[in-house]
Amino acid sequence: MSRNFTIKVPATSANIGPGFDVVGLSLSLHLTLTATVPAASEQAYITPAITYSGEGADEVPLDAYKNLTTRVALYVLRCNGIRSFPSELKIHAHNEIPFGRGLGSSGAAVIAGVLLGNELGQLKLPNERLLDFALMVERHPDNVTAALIGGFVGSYLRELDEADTAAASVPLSEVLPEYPEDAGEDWGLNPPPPPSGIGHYVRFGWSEPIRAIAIIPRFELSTAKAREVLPLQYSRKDLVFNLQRLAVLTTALAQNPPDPDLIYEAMKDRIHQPYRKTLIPGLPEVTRICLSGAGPTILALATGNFEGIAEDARRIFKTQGIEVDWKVLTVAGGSEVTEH
Ligand SMILES: Nc1ncnc2c1ncn2[C@@H]1O[C@H](COP(=O)(O)OP(=O)(O)OP(=O)(O)O)[C@@H](O)[C@H]1O
Ligand SMILES: N[C@@H](CCO)C(=O)O
Repeated sequence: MSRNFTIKVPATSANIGPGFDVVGLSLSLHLTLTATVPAASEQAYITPAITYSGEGADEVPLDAYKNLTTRVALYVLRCNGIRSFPSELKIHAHNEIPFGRGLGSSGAAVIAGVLLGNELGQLKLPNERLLDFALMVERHPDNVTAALIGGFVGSYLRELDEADTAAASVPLSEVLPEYPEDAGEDWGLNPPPPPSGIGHYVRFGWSEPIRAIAIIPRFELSTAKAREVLPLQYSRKDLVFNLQRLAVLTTALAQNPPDPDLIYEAMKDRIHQPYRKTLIPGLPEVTRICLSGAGPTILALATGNFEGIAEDARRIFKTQGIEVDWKVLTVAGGSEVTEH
């Protein structure tokens, strides 16, 4: 008998001001995979057929050895002794998360891949282990952890011993190799497995009336590029500035009713936003609100006047010649896998 299942993974906004590489918030836009695994057959192996709709449809590779989600799934399978996808696997992906805008599209694709590998191999891995696989691909924990667990989540990378540090630091090109055109089933069979327990996390409370207004410029900014502009060292003053605010923010965002003045001050940042300003025209004028992930999307947390806030930001961006779209998002639950 064939198996059918759906994997639904939320968008995420990382950092939320001062929590650079530490906090993430899952949001109500989703990447949804629908998979069909035919019953085993004696026929020759047939590679997966991928179809795709929604955001990124014109650029995402549909070859299972090139697509980020299926490459991650193959990594999970191979680390667990399963050499290939099931023959004649069919996957449809529908994506609502815009690429390269700071809404965790790559984190969602990676978590979808980890969950796909877990389902295809019927591995029943616990969340902690799923996260290990995701962290071998996306090495800051904020987006992937919030995408998997859901809600407002804080995470850190555990201090590993020497051997595990080396295992967790292998180049991404070994974890997810570039499969050559003629890659057969036997190519790249033994990828480096993740050490156990790379990341730890905790879910904070979230004040129900707070919504996230995502103001999304119509241009992409890759996370890699937005990380290149950051310094390697910070002053004690700037670190303390962020630590003080982050400590307050994680509780302030759970209080009911929320205190807007406290939250406004606690969302200020000196670790990443000041350095990324030059990459996002219009941002200096709108930093009353925070950068979502690596940008260029900005996020305003509010309990009302959503349209007024978004239209103000739109006007500011327009003076810089930047068109934006905006959405009022709620905090989403974590990733879900449903068998049909
Ligand atoms: N559903 C998907 N399927 C395949 N590849 C994807 C998918 N979503 C994202 N990607 C890949 O991830 C890239 C975007 O990743 P990037 O880390 O630059 O931005 P982001 O994840 O959208 O933003 P941020 O990390 O700041 O929240 C895309 O250009 C694409 O290569
Ligand atoms: N913490 C990450 C999130 C983006 O993936 C950054 O700001 O670069």
